[in-house]
Amino acid sequence: MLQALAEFITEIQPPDKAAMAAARRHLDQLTKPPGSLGKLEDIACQLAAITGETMPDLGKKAIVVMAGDHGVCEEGVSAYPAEVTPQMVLNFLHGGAAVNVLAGQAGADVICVDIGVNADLEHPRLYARKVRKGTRNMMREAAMTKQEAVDAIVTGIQLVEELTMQGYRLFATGDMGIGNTTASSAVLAVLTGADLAGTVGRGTGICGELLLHKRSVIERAIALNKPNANDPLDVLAKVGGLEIAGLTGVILGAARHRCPVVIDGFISSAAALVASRMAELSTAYMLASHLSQEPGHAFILQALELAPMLHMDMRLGEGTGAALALPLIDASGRIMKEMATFAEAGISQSDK
Ligand SMILES: Cc1cc2ncn([C@H]3O[C@H](COP(=O)(O)O)[C@@H](O)[C@H]3O)c2cc1C
Ligand SMILES: O=C(O)c1cccnc1
Repeated sequence: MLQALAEFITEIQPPDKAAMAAARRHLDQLTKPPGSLGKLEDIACQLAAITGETMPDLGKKAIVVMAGDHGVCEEGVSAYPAEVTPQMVLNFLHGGAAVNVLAGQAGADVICVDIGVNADLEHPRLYARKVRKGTRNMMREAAMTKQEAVDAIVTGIQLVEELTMQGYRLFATGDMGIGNTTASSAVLAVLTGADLAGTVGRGTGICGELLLHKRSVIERAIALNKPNANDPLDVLAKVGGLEIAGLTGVILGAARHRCPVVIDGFISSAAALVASRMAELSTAYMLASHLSQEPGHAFILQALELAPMLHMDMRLGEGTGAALALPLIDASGRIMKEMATFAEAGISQSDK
């Protein structure tokens, strides 16, 4: 499996600079001063670089929500009990969660994946891809073996492959896993060297003493497991999570298929950071949807050199921020395809 992962990674191509330049030339012929549509223009150029086409048809949109449980919940690091993870999975499948509503508005499908939920779940629309029932408690031992982490990553890569065969060409990430802000903070701290005092946040809403306790659990988990900061797989396995690993796979898989991948909030960005450390080229395929209120999120986006499209004071995950950004991506595509050029509209160009 490790060999298979290494091979998938070598298949990721650099972005297409010629297609990007062609998109910029086209934008500069449209009836507006050059650059006046700001980030909408940058998105159009990035989509061209990603797909290799000036005006790509992005096909169907998938918000892949990876769900997994966390052994570290035993330490009391979340405001909610672990059983909320399977309960929310059923909510996704019944269409009642925030991401279902926002995906519906954006014309995207929610692909709900059980990659590591600590319960037996069955539903006709569930993608049942369980690697194991939750991670181990990282404060006592490594959360996963390297093999389990690789299996979860490869599951994400293979799911993207399957979805591209069904016509999906635009991917967005989402997560569900009580305790996963603890794992994401640990991954962030090890990979960037950032100080936990500024990067551990309230997650579902803990505060005061409990927040200090959460920070100390992460500190102790890192001290015990000693993840190697230069080995992203080691970090993911020891202090990460199954859904984080699955999302790393979704991101690498999207890059491998030259598809854009819209990154949601803190947890998805931790997965993106791991993906970028495994395959630097994958960063070119990422679009950061929003800035989460979880304080560590800004650190990750800075490390990835990604600018978030939206500032909505959200801190939910599930893919909600990514879903909100999808209409902006559609808008940039429509600008490319539907606006008139100066020549077509008979409008005079700048004489300066
Ligand atoms: C009802 C509910 C729905 C959610 N949807 C996403 N999360 C988010 O909160 C969890 C992370 O926060 P922590 O690390 O503090 O547990 C994740 O499941 C994340 O997806 C939810 C949390 C709850 C309670
Ligand atoms: O930004 C996120 O992804 C997030 C933040 C807090 C809790 N759950 C998810």
